Amino acid sequence: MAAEEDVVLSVRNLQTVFHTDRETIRAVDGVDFDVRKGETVGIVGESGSGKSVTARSIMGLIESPGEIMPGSSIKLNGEELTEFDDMQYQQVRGSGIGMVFQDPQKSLNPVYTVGNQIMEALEVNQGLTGEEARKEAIRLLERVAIPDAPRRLNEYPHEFSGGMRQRAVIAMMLACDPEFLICDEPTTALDVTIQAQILELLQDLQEERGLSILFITHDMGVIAEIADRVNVMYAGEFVEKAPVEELFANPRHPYTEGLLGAIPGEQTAGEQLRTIDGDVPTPNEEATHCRFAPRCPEAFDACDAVAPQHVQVGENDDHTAACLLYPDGEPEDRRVEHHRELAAADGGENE
Ligand SMILES: Nc1ncnc2c1ncn2[C@@H]1O[C@H](COP(=O)(O)OP(=O)(O)OP(=O)(O)O)[C@@H](O)[C@H]1O
Ligand code: NI
Repeated sequence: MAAEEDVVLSVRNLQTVFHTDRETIRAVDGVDFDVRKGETVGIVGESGSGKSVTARSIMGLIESPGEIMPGSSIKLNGEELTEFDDMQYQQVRGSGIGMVFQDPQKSLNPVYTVGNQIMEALEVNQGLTGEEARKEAIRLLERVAIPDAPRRLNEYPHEFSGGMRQRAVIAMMLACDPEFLICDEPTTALDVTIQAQILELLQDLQEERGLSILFITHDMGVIAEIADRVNVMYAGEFVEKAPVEELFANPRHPYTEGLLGAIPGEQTAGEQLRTIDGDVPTPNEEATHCRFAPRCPEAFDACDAVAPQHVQVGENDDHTAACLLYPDGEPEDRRVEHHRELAAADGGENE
């Protein structure tokens, strides 16, 4: 076990809902995880599972009709972010947490040159101006491997290719010198070669700067490349958590097995890419059952009646799954009872 002081981000019982006229969407429904200094923690799951809402919750970007529910905790270096006001949060986003999204256009302003935007960030965060800022901006563009940096500094975002734009966003992020980075599908829109280069760049920067990274993707192949530990997300909940090698060698939740079956390249030639039938449901009620049961090849009656809790499924307690098939080796009625008891204890705690 890592010492507690290694933990940079600690999320407990995070619940983020969206109130609509018809229902309350429980987009993130009680997730727990830590990110330690210098490590990359992944969140993986299909579209609509709640990954981006988790990221936006941490960054303080949930707006009405969205709400982070009381009882949720997000601590950055021990400070409770859910209690921060707008000003404090702006500071966190300016220098504490860096963000890289799927669409670099969202982070870049089309009417200013790339150089202007990086120099602005350098002025705000490091007090650099004039020639000093220009030199540092060039150094950062070179660091993210943008060729011909002095010239490209004077170009506008639309003059950059998709991959180069994402590199520019990373350079801008570096200008803010954060210790924590949230990447939400940063390479999804890029072709495979560029994707690999960006992942490598992020890993190099992580090593150089001791960055902690929360990495979000729907792609198990990307997770295998970049993550140290993985949380598998489904319909607002984490269904399996494990160190990355362990997850791939010994997946235990049927949903994880389904996702792994869907990795391109894992099939023998001619075999169709296997996917899980059906879609992620929109969670709009408290989980009193397994939300994956309707799509699960191994579901049995109790799965519709008992909310599965995380139980240890590997050699160590860092590998857990929320599934009524476990704990291993117990008869079905004992397993179901075990989850029922855990759910009752957990419910009592949250009241
Ligand atoms: N502003 C909003 N208002 C209402 N519902 C929302 C809002 N933002 C997100 N949701 C809902 O929250 C759920 C989770 O969405 P989220 O964007 O986190 O999924 P995701 O896992 O990031 O998916 P993707 O892989 O497509 O990015 C979805 O059901 C979505 O419709
Ligand atoms: Ni998303």
